[in-house]
Amino acid sequence: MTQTADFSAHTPMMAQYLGLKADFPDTLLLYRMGDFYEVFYDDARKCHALLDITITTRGQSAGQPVVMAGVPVHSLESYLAKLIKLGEAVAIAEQVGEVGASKGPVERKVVRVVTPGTITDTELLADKQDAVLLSVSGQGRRHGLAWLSLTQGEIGLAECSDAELPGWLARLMPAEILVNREQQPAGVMRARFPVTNRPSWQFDGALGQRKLCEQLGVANLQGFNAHELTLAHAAGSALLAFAEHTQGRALAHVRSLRVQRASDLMDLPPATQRNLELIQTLRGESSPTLFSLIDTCKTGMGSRMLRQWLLHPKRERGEAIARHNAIAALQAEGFELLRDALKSVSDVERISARIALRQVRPRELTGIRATLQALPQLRAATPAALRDDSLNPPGDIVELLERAIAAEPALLPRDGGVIADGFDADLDELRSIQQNCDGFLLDLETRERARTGITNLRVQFNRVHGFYIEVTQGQVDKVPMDYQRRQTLKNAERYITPELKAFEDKALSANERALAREKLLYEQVIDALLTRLAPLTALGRTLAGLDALAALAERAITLNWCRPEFVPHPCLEIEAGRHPVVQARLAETGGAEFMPNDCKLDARTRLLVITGPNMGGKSTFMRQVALIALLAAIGSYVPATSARLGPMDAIHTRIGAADDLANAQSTFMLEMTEGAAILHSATDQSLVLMDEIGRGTSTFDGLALASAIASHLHDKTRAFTLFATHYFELTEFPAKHPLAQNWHVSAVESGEDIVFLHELQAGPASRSYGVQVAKLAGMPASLVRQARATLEALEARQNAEDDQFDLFAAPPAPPPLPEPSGLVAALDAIDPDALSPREALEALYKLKKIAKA
Ligand SMILES: Nc1ncnc2c1ncn2[C@@H]1O[C@H](COP(=O)(O)OP(=O)(O)OP(=O)(O)O)[C@@H](O)[C@H]1O
Repeated sequence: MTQTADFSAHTPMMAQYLGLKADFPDTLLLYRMGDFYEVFYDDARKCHALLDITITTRGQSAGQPVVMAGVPVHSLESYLAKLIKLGEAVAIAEQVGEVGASKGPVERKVVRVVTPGTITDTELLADKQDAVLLSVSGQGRRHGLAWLSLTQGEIGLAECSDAELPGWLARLMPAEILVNREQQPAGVMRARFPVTNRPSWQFDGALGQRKLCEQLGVANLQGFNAHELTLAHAAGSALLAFAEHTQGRALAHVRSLRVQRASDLMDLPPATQRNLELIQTLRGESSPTLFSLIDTCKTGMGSRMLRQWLLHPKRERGEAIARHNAIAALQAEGFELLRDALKSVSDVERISARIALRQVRPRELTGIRATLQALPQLRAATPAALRDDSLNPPGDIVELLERAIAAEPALLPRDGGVIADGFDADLDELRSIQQNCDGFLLDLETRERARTGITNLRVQFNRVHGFYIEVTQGQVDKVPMDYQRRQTLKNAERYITPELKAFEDKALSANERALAREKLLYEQVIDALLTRLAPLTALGRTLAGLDALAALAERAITLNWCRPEFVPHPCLEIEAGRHPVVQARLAETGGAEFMPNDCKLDARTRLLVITGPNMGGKSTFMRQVALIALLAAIGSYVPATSARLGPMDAIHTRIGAADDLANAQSTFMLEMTEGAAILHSATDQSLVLMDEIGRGTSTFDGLALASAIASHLHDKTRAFTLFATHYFELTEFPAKHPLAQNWHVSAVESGEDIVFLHELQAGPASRSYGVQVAKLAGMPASLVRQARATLEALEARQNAEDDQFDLFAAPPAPPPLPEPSGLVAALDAIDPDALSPREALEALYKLKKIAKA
């Protein structure tokens, strides 16, 4: 809340600045002064450090030098981009009053606040990624989530437990998270996302419900199945308040709501997203990843939608099947023409949002216009099954844009030249005054020469003196009565006439009035477009969906993928599956061919123990199974010759061992924490990848833990499990566990070297070839020789000992309970409610006696 502070000791300008700044204590405030945005005091020091801009002092205010720095208006966007990237929030105060309209500084107002989660400027946004603003409310161990991408216009709501929170954060990848200043949820604070504190009162369930209803224009939230999510309403309250606060207006385009329940989605915990390299490689790069491979979309909208699909796979298969059908239709009818048409489509989704926020630029409108004009071709290129009404938006939108907006408008409405000629009679007249200026002056000159007989009379203009008629000194006696002297020069006199004065007034103000008129008309065009927001938003979504589907159709053909089949029983059967990213990389580098492999899991085979040499392809195989399951679930075709999949609720992975130093977790601790999380949450419908679990500790500890984990997954969880290990002892596992099988990746020895075949074969591996791989990696020859000798000695000792103990024996039974003592037996025999006081006393004596015995 604003506190009224006393700035009277300051200069009027600084008092105004400090008054504005008081409302934005944690935000950099850019204060418009003519052609610059200035920052003062601490903000100036901060900008100096962050942006490397010059810092100066200008005069004094309240007895102190005014420290300031500034950026030119025309380069605002690039500075904003830098600040937002650095996680700063920026408030922009514009001059809103008339210059000279009142005493003191021109009135200024904060018109916009830009934060990482609320940016809407196309220049500041990543093309292929939405900036998601997430609000988290918390009560104990449960959290309410509400999120929104301002350029997309749909609110998401969910509720989750503490344990589920990291999964949601990984799925949503918010650009900014709003939390209650007084109740910061630890799970959010641990994650590495920019956090903005908001006052506690804004996280109010009842207020949130009201605000959501108002926003969506509904009486209650029942229609969205969202009426009982009180915690999410509280998050929604803060979300909407913040979004409106930053935009300085209501969000006209936010008209839909989606409740997401973790139980509707296939669970992809953060470790899975990371290990499968869905969006980012393990090194944090954006390529090569599964997303970079499948995203051949022609528009940013399409890429954003595909990314959304990838991170939000549904358990229910209906949507995926519809997408498979769409891909089949696109392949049957051809998608090249459609993709060609999509190439020139502008970002209708973002532009619609910017219309709603009244931030839309003229060239964005021409972009939409061109898209609408090209829609008939695009529609014709779309398979009939995928055409819907949204591809037929009301014709008056394009008609208005054609009439109102110039063919090639200026960048900003304030530059003029945005509204088309012929759209508005007043504007046309103002423009014709400017354009006819030259003609009028020539005409006047001819007339005045004829009237005065002064043949060298000239009508001219300069910036300082305006319009004038110039007569040389020798001719001044011919000047008529109505000429008024304006200026005397050495050789000439300059005059003005009533007619020229009238023209001057008109011409000079025409420019200003034309600009004002254009601004007004532009606002009116936006008003008119606002009434057509729904069809524009729907068009954006349809185009994005078509683009994403066409990309999947193209990938399926180019990469030779097949349509997966869903079945209702437990099943994960893949024939000739490939790891799409590894395969693509091998193809790019001209390396060896990728070796396809099958995978067969069903109700009777739930766990595969996978052994084989390092570099043999175990991790690749496990990951490819998971990627195929995921691709099928998002509605894509898959890299295999056939794939049959039963229900699947999650993909869990425990792969690799990247130390999480930032969170002070050792390799082994991280391994166990992730392992424990999997054992707690996996079900018999989950896919679990366990890669070399237990290797982070001593051999015996590791082996003991690995075998216990495998037993748990096999006996209790019954998840489909791929269990890669270097512990040979674990190849005994299937002998005692009916749902498990041994498989290995093959390799052959050639002399002292090894050749990887990457082929998955039934049965356990015969050995691990670690020493050969070390040799391949370039270890010194003497070292390899020594290692080989040590290995032989160790193997000999192991064989000699040969005391096979049973790794998988059931854990020892807990010791039997001791026989109850006489005292306990006697106590047991007493029923206090059935005793008279006398009997009770007797019983007590008896007990004392037993105790003494
Ligand atoms: N099916 C395959 N066809 C062709 N090349 C493959 C195949 N699988 C794996 N490779 C190649 O082998 C390399 C090593 O594979 P991967 O990392 O899966 O081995 P690994 O058995 O898990 O090794 P480690 O036990 O050391 O983790 C891959 O980077 C890839 O280049």
